[in-house]
Amino acid sequence: MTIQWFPGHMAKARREVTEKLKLVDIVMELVDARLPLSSRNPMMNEIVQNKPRLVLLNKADLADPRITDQWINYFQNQGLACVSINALKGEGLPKAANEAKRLFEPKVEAMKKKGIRPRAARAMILGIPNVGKSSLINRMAKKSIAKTGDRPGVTQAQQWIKVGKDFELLDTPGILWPKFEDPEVGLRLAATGAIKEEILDTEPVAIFIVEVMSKRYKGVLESRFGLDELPTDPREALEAIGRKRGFLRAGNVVDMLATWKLMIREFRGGQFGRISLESPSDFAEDERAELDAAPIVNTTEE
Ligand SMILES: Nc1nc2c(ncn2[C@@H]2O[C@H](COP(=O)(O)OP(=O)(O)OP(=O)(O)O)[C@@H](O)[C@H]2O)c(=O)[nH]1
Repeated sequence: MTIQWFPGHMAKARREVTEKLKLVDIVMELVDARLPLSSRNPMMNEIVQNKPRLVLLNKADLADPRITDQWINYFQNQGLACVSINALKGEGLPKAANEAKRLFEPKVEAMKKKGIRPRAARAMILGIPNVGKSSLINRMAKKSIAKTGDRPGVTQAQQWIKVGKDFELLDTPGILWPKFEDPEVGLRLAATGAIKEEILDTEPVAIFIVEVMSKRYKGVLESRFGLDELPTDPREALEAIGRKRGFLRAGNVVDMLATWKLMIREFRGGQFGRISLESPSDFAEDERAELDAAPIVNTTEE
């Protein structure tokens, strides 16, 4: 699903998230492991505030494991709990549940002190479109013995998925917008399919993929497409790839549109291996700060 975000949508999304936040103890912030800062909502810190938060680097199966480890360190150094997961296969989920439990520990202690029997920790998933929120909820729901809302006599607007005996997950995620005003972020999101390339153009997305591959994953495109040497100019590289694949039109001209689409399709399909589009060292300190917590903008207008 690709949402075109306008100020009214953003204000509504923020309101809905703020309402859900009141119901939970823990926020599970879902980001894409291949681009953790670009796939983050720019106002996440401000919206979530002091609520205990667990950053989940999803789609870790598609990301470069070496760089994913760097991201885990990066978030942990910020004092945030962070686990890499694969929501489709459930990898990393026991660890994520343990971390969530750990974050809830102070509240359990407080309840005990007051003589109250500790209840299960309540969590919600929060993230931009397409990061895998539904996949994660479905995966957790499959594992759960019962949806708590299914109990006879239980009528409530929010449904909770019981995961284990001391963890409950809100069955609808919070959806927030990405940091789409930054063209570089837009390209990264488009490359992964988080925003449709019709919104951007196909050509810059394909060029961006070639640039990333040439910079960080040298040799992968050469061996994938059987090229002796990839031209350094990305446009020429794409032309060479199209020619090699036989995407030719009348007059021996390379069909560039078909080539751009091929590049995007193969990248998204994981044909180039496990690729990360950004690493902590790609960002200057101030840029990181901006992506982590952007200044407040007025989202109250409809
Ligand atoms: N390889 C891989 N694909 C995943 C993973 N998690 C989700 N996906 C895929 O990512 C795409 C988006 O997943 P969804 O669960 O629909 O994402 P969402 O965040 O709920 O998306 P919206 O409904 O748009 O907000 C789907 O094609 C999933 O199959 C993962 O861990 N690994």
